[in-house]
Amino acid sequence: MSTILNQLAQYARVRVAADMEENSLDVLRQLCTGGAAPVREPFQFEKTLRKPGVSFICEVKKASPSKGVIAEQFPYVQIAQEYEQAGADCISCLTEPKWFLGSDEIFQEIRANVDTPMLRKDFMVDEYQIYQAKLMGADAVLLICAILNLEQLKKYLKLCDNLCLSAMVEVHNEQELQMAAVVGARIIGVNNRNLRDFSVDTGNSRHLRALAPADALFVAESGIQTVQDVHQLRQIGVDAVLVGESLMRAAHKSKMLHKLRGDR
Ligand SMILES: O=C(O)c1ccccc1NCC(=O)[C@H](O)[C@H](O)COP(=O)(O)O
Repeated sequence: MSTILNQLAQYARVRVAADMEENSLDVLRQLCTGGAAPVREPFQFEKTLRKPGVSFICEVKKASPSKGVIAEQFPYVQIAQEYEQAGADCISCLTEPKWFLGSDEIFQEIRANVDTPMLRKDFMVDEYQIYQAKLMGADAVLLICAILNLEQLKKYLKLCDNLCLSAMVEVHNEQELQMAAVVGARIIGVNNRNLRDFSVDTGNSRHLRALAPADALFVAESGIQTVQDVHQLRQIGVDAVLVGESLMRAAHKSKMLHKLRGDR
């Protein structure tokens, strides 16, 4: 596992421990079963990605480990609303606070202002975070193979199913793709970013597309900057692309989204 993922996972454990001091896992479970979570259509994220054509998951993020601060100005609700109005299929929102400068509050404020299916993008290392995501009104969570073992991955996928949350299982290489296939992941995200040196290569999606289970949804993540990138990914049959930086840096996000989609 890369050093940065180690650090992100380690800090996520610290965050979970601190959050547990306020609310135990049992409390969160009870809140979920007691109907405290915002009402959302079950598995809406997955259903949305199943529609024909390439879907766009548009990301709201202020910063990242590889790029530092990406958006000095960060009117996150306005950004999410602009994505929604421009026809984003889903929204990804970082909640990791230290490197991405995200937060649960940012996620919840956005949730209260858009209806588009939302992915809680964080470094999930404990089931506690999945209950948190449900209570925040998430439609989906990210499960990163590189920071989970097979038993955890299976357990978290089952929990997501019980909570009617979609799970996007992120892989970087053939070995992790195999892990995702073994657990029967219904959404597989291939990250094009090499987390050792932060280089991005959409060739990683192209390579792994052919090896992925045909019935799983296939999402290409990271480094998507041009309509040509999207076109190439469309040609190899990806179901969705997850786009962060190129939208976050665009002054006119709706124009950029239309451009990436190749709209006239
Ligand atoms: O982006 C990073 O620097 C990074 C480092 C370590 C773990 C994850 C990281 N990024 C998370 C993502 O997966 C991206 O935010 C997402 O795929 C969008 O990528 P991009 O369009 O290149 O901003």
